[in-house]
Amino acid sequence: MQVEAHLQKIIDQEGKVHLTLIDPASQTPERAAEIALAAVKGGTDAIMIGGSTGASGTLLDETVIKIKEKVDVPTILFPGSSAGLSRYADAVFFMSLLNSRDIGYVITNQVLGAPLVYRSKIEPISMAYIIVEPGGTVGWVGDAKLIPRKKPEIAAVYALAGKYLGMHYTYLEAGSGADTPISPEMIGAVKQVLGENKLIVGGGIRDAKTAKLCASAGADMIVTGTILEEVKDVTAKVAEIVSAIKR
Ligand SMILES: CC(C)=CCC/C(C)=C/CC/C(C)=C/CC/C(C)=C/COP(=O)(O)OP(=O)(O)O
Ligand SMILES: O=P(O)(O)OC[C@@H](O)CO
Ligand SMILES: [Mg+2]
Repeated sequence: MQVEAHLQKIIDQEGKVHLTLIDPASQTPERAAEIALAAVKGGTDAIMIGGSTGASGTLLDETVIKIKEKVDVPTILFPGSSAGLSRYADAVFFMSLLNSRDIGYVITNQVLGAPLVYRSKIEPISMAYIIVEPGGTVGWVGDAKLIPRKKPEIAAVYALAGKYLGMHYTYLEAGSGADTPISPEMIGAVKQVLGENKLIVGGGIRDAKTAKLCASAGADMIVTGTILEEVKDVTAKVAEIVSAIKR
């Protein structure tokens, strides 16, 4: 499956993409697959699999395998390190954390992970990963020099540098479970310099209204993770968000 082409087609036809993030460390592989199936029933377009801590090894492999047994949408790895790769997934966000102070997150993990991607059928999707305040666990783990929430122009120049380096996607991250998601002003400023390059926004998006604000401001793809671990009716929550962002 050509995942990047598939997502582009959805953007062409439906305007926006919804991504469901599942953290293998948060539940059993069986439960992860149930959440994925419920999210697909609600209209999610792909399942992202990853976490900043503990998403590796057999637990990661089993989670990917169980999800693939239940759903037909693409599975995309969202690795916290080279250990966040699994040969069973369809694709990987092959990302560099551009605003990290730690060279490990800028290039070393990618070097260590590249051979596995080369030997497997995992499709790498190049991505600039940029962490904004408050940043959460991933901001701390990734040793990010957090972009101030109220400085859209700084996010924009990082995004531009990523685009000039050849990265197809840009991910503006506020941190998992953030109490304040990325602002519409920052999303707009980043999308303006990106042009046709794709913008993913995530962190603290919990409802249709916020998702719509982010999508209208210029996000091409909206990620939801934490809220789907919390609600009883995953299908209803995803459907609410999906219907708010798609045309
Ligand atoms: C491309 C390869 C092989 C590696 C990339 C390595 C990089 C750049 C990592 C960036 C820093 C990092 C730790 C990212 C983790 C991404 C992630 C899965 C975040 C969110 O996961 P959640 O599980 O929602 O959040 P918590 O882990 O905070 O619960
Ligand atoms: O868990 P939430 O807050 O939805 O954030 C999703 C994602 O942006 C985290 O990497
Ligand atoms: Mg987590």
